[in-house]
Amino acid sequence: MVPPLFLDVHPNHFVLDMCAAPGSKTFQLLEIINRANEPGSLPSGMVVANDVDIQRSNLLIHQTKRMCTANLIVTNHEAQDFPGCRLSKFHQNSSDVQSAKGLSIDQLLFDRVLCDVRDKGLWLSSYKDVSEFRRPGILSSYFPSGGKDTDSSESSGSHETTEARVDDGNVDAVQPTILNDGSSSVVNDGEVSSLPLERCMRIVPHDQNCGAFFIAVFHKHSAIPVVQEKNGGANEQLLQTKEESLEAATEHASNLDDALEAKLCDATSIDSVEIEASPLDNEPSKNLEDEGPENQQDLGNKEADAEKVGVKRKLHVQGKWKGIDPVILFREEIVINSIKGFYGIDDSFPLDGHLVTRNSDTDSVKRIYYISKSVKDVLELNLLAGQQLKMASVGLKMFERQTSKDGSATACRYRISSEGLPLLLPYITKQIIHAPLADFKHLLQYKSIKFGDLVDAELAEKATKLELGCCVVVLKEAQQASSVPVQVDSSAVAIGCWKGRANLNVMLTALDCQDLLERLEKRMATDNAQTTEPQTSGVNRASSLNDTDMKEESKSDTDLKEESKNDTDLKKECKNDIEMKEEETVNMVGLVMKSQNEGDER
Ligand SMILES: C[S@@+](CC[C@H](N)C(=O)[O-])C[C@H]1O[C@@H](n2cnc3c(N)ncnc32)[C@H](O)[C@@H]1O
Repeated sequence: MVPPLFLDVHPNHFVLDMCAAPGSKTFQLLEIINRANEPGSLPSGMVVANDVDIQRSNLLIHQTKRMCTANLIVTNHEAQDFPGCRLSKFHQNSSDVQSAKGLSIDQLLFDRVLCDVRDKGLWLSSYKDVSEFRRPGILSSYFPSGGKDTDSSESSGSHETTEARVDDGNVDAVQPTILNDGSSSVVNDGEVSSLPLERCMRIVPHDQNCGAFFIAVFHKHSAIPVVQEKNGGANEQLLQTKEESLEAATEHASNLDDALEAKLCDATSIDSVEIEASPLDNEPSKNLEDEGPENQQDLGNKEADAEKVGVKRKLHVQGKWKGIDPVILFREEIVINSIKGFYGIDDSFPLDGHLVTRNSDTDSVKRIYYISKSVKDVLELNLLAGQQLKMASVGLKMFERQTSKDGSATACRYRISSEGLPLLLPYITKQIIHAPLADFKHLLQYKSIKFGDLVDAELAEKATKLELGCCVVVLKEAQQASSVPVQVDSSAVAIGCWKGRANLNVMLTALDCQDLLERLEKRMATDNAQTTEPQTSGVNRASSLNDTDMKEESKSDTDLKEESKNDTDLKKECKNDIEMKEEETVNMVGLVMKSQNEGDER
């Protein structure tokens, strides 16, 4: 958890977490970019969390769900091959394309990059360990320079340490040496570094009872020269050849701009975008490596290269990465309007252009995701650059299609997902009710309550008047008036419910209900402790109301428990409503608690 703290991430930054799974550092990065945010608003920055391992990425996706963020893209690339999405590779003049499409970026650049590598078994102590085959990609300047052995024995006040390597999680001693605190010399298999390695931070197991790692912060001062050192000539030639081949290939797609224009407007046809990621977007040296030594001898063979690009293009005509659904802009006006109307979503919350799905058949879209402006910019760029990014997950799941029989009876087929609720809550003006603590807790305890059993008469009346379907129940603080739209602060708590014919049903697992109940109790205990501090010389209104609520509640708790035990009707209705719990609806809870309130659990 230490490295992200050194990155100096700001909420407006585009951050790439290159080796991100299972996502603990991604979570930290997201917290940082969301930190200064008002409830209901989004930061202008974003995080791309990348990992080559798809299964580990799934863990990451699961972990980061709790963050309820619309500012995240999860990708599956080899980090050393991460696509640059450079429009200039496809178009003569990228700025023309950019302005024509209203894009704000013409390549994917990041303000911060976190790189938490562990290379499986490969250890290169010095440049001489680098095979001929790898040399175009690994430059001598990557290694400590010099040739003399260490001068560390001269230093006074030095302490002994061990140069360590980390091999797939195992730490092996490589070469003991003496480090002077102020020294810049580090022995590395016979080479001496003139780099200020003492500025790296080493975390060693015997100090911290943890794995071994070190942290180095690199500040990029200028563009990295594409062609370097003695391999430059070959690389340059390759680069030029590739550029020419690509241009030729791009010419074949003569109607590309029109096609792309159409794709941006017509989400359903994205699949047929016809340009493949250019290997040139990455280091040219990597291209050499990718294509094997035999191809390196064919540098002048434009036809072969053009053919290669052609093959890749053909793959992309299919419009998606193998096993990964395409990301489709969702612009079905009828559906969007029905959602807006049903929940009374305020116009100040931008939906248009911010909704995506992973299903090109708009008639059977199950989930609709919300993306921030920053993610939207990246998606549009990616689309124009030929879908170079292999995206496992994008944005925040906001709406889910209700497929139960009750679902077809509602005016809106889409319910608000638990992850989406925190963001949407301040903008919802319909299908929303405020429950005092007693009723809120009963909902969590019994999962389903008849309108007549609600303690608060005003709530019961309002619940009855709701439209059949998804609704939101907000915990009303003791002093709080029921206002719509909800005035959300960092302590607001809301859950997604289903308004049935006679009941209110919580769409939440038993475990989640229990968890939320415990949190509420903890919070109340803290609130009460604070409000009974000596300086208030008496019980203030909030705590006294809380106390009253609690007393009333424990009284009615007993009644309700009795009732609920014997109430077969209730059970029946519960059963009906449980049908709504298809595969992915189990977590239908909107839990609006800002990250600081969740700090404890984490
Ligand atoms: C040390 S773990 C990352 C831990 C993560 N940063 C966190 O804080 O939860 C290293 C990760 O790098 C990934 N990885 C290994 N080689 C990679 C490569 N070439 N490109 C991208 N990811 C890679 C592994 O799949 C693994 O998930």
